[in-house]
Amino acid sequence: MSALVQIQHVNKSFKDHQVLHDIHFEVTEGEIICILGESGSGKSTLLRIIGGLEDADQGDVTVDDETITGPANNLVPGYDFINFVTQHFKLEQFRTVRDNIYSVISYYAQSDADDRIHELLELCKLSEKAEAYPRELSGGQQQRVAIAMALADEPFLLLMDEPFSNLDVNMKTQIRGEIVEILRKAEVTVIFVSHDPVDAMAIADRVIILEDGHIAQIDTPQKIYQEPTSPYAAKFLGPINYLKVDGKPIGVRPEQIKIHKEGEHEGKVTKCIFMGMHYHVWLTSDIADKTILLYHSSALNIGQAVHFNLMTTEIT
Ligand SMILES: Nc1ncnc2c1ncn2[C@@H]1O[C@H](COP(=O)(O)OP(=O)(O)OP(=O)(O)O)[C@@H](O)[C@H]1O
Repeated sequence: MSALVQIQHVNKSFKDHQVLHDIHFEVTEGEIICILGESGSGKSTLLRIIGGLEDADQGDVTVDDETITGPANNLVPGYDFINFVTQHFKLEQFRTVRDNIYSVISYYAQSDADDRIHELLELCKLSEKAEAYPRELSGGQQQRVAIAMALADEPFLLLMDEPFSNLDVNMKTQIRGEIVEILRKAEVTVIFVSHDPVDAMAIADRVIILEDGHIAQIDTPQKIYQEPTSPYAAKFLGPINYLKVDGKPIGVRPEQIKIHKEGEHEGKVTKCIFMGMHYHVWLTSDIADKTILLYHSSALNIGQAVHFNLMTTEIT
C-alpha cells in the first residue's frame, strides 16, 4: 500500500514557543492513526496543519501527492478531500437525518445524492432513523450522523479531534466500537487525536506518541504497550511499575507480575481493592522504590507477605 499522507520535518511555533519539532511520518491508505499525548503536547496543532487549517513554519505535508498549505496561502482554508470531525459536531436541529447528510452533498445530481445517502444510512445503521430529527436520537446515533456527514462526499482523509471525549463513559465503549466498524467498512484513512490510551488501543493501527511537540514513538499499540522506548510512552498506554532486578532498572506491567508461593521475589501487601474482574493489589518490595501494582484473582490481607514472579519482556 502506498503512503497517502506524508508529513516531512514539520516545525511550528506560536511566538517564541515551539510546539512542534521536526514531525516526520507517513500514513498508508486505509490506516487509522491515533496521535496520543498530554494536553498541550501539540496534537491539535499537528492535526490542523495536516488539514490545511494552520500554517507550518517549516516542513511539508502532502495528501495523495497534493501539497497541503494553510490559511496564509488559501483564501478559504481546508481541502474538499479532507474532512474534519470534532467533539462539537453540529447537526442541524430542524433537518432530518437524511437532510443533514444531504446538506453536505446537495451539489450532487439528485439520484447520486439519494444513492449515497442510502449507502451511508446503511453503513451507519441509521436507515430506520432517516426521517428523525437530531433531538429524537441518542448520543451514539447523533455521533453516527456526524460520521455519515463527514464521509458523505467521500474524502480521502478524515481528521478527528477528540471524537469520543464528549461521550458518556458508560456508552463510550459501545459507541467507539460502532464508529470504528463504520470507518473500517468505509476504508477511509483516518488520523485522530486523543488523550485516552483506550481509544488508541481500541481503534488505531498505529499510534504516534507526542511528547512536548516531539514524536516519542510511532508503532502499533501492541508494540508500544510491550516495548515502549521511553517512560513517557510506557505510561501512556497503561500503568507500569519501575523495578530494579539484578541492578538493572526495568518497567513491568501489573499483569506481568504473578503471585506464587515459590515466587522469586518477596513483597508485603499494602492495599487491596476489588475491581470486579480482579483485585488491584499494591506491594512494597526490596526491588522497587515505590509500591508495586499487580492484578490478582482473590483478596489479600493488608500486611500479608507474598512471593511473586515477573513474567516480563523488559521495558526499559
Ligand atoms: N493559536 C494559538 N496561539 C498561540 N498558542 C497556541 C495556539 N494554538 C495552540 N497554542 C499553544 O500550542 C500548544 C499546543 O496546543 P495544542 O492545542 O496543539 O495541544 P493539544 O495537545 O491538542 O492539547 P489539548 O489536548 O489540551 O487540546 C499549547 O501550549 C497551546 O497553548
